[in-house]
Amino acid sequence: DTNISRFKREFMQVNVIGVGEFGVVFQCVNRLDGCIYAIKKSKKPVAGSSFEKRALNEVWAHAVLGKHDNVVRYYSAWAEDDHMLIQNEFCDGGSLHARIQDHCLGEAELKIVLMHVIEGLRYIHSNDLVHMDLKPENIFSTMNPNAHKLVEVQPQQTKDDDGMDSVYEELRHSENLVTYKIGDLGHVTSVKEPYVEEGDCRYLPKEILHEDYSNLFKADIFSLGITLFEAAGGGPLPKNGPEWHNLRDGKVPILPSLSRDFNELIAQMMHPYPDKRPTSQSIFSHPILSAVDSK
Ligand SMILES: Cn1cc(CCO)c2c3c(c(-c4ccccc4Cl)cc21)C(=O)NC3=O
Repeated sequence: DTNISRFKREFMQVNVIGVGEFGVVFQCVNRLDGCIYAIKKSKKPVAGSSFEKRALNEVWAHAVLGKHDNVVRYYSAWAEDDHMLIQNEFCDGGSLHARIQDHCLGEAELKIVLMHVIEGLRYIHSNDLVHMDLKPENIFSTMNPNAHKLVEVQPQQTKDDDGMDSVYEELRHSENLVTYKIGDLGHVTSVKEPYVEEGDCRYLPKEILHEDYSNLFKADIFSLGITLFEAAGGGPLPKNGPEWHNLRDGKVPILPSLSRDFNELIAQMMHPYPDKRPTSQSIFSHPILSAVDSK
């Protein structure tokens, strides 16, 4: 009986995990495969409106961005009784926003956030797409079930050319306790023909507010930088006014809880000039991440 909604037919609602002007997000169990999913149900956008474009953008982005460990996975989307629904991977660890509510993150945890999110961002950027709404609410976490397993390959003793013993890096395949994933692709757009629907002004660089879309990759880098700044205790972030401008004119307060190197990296990511900000690739190979302990 196709009159019964597909949502009710195929899923059992377990929980409401989010409510906003965008709609409602449910934690659901699929009756057929028994797996848990996050399903966002929102009012069907008016045909031809910017909301429809944004809703389609989200689904197109997910379709292009397939499967990546650090991007929330998409399964299906459909329309029914004047609503549209999108079925995504359920991340059971909550959002980064929820995680930093009662305490800010230490350097070790921030390095894992940076390592995972920059890996997901590198993947999005490698498809000539930009996220355009990176912020703690849109970074989700998943607790890994077999986090305790640690496969350790004994360091190889080898003689390199000057005869000195050199020990290869220990190849540790330890599972991280938590995996961070980029979610909410509602603002994703192509760098080729950008259609920028502005995200949250607390996380946007100045050039985007001035509608300068000449370097959108670097706008994502700014948003990630100010997200780390907030997660490390630099918040709450201003929405406007002198404080908003100071953070975008290079006046970024030092975060006492972080090393000098990490403070410098965040300041670089938040640099007033987009070209001075590092690329997702250069951050990925930044020394600060090479020493990160993956346990
Ligand atoms: C508010 N909220 C809370 C959660 C659980 C976090 O542990 C959540 C999720 C998603 C989304 C979501 C965001 C944007 C579009 C579609 C969805 Cl399902 C929203 C979520 C999503 O795609 N996957 C989620 O786990």
